[in-house]
Amino acid sequence: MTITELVGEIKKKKSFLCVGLDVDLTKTPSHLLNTEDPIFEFNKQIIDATHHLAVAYKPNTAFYEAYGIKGWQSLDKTINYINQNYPEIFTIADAKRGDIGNTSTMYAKAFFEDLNFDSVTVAPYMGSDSVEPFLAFKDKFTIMLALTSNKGGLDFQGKDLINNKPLYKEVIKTSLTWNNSENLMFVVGATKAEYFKGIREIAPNSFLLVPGVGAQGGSLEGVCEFGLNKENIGLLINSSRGIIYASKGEDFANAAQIEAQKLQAQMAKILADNNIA
Ligand SMILES: O=C(O)c1cc(=O)[nH]c(=O)n1[C@@H]1O[C@H](COP(=O)(O)O)[C@@H](O)[C@H]1O
Repeated sequence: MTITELVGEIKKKKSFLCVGLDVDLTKTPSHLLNTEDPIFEFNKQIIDATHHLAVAYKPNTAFYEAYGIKGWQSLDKTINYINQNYPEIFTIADAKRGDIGNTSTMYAKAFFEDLNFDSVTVAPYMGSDSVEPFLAFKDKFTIMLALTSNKGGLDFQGKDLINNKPLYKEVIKTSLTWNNSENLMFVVGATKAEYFKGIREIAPNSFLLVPGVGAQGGSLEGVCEFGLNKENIGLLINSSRGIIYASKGEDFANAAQIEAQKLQAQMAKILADNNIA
């Protein structure tokens, strides 16, 4: 997928919502547990109920890896289901990878070629040659952790280490000089809304994946105040538990749709208020 296609989809749906597919079998409705593949069955129903309200899906691979080979098969079936039925949707493998160059290339092949995701999350800690192998893939995106939503996100990322600037700013600024940096996006937590102004000063046009609304308490309006880019929107706002576990009963997919609809309606208003869509 290209950025132009992603922006077109956002404007068409008046939504920059990403639904996080973080399936936990201990929270899955009991009537699904007897099906052949409860994780896939759960995802399929969530996707069918929300695809018109969301522009992206983000399975976090931890929730699949935890179930071994069966979990990986559920992930494979989920991405294939999205790609076959809703190819207009942007897909994110939330795997937070990154290693020495030849290893990163194999990670990139796993997520971009074998599974055919549009993007993957990576950690910047090992530097340019650990991220550039991901960036080399055309029309695929590498979403690098910048300022994360968790409390400990400031332990290192917020420290003034280089030129009296916090580490996360240096990470963003430097990475934008790397080869194929047009394929970079950044993760910035919704719980850190007050930081978006400074981030937009150094990355005005980059897409930001913003997890942390819903269960972690981040504010959509707070993020959009400075995070929204008037030309390309530049935001994908993720909610996982707040949508997929809105109900743990047989009505789970309908309840997820209602929660997704609430966020989409807020997004449509924000876009209209900014004369964007
Ligand atoms: O990379 C991520 O997606 C991520 C980065 C971050 O800073 N904070 C964060 O919560 N996430 C992920 O976003 C999702 C948030 O889930 P909920 O809190 O249930 O909406 C989880 O899959 C997290 O692993």
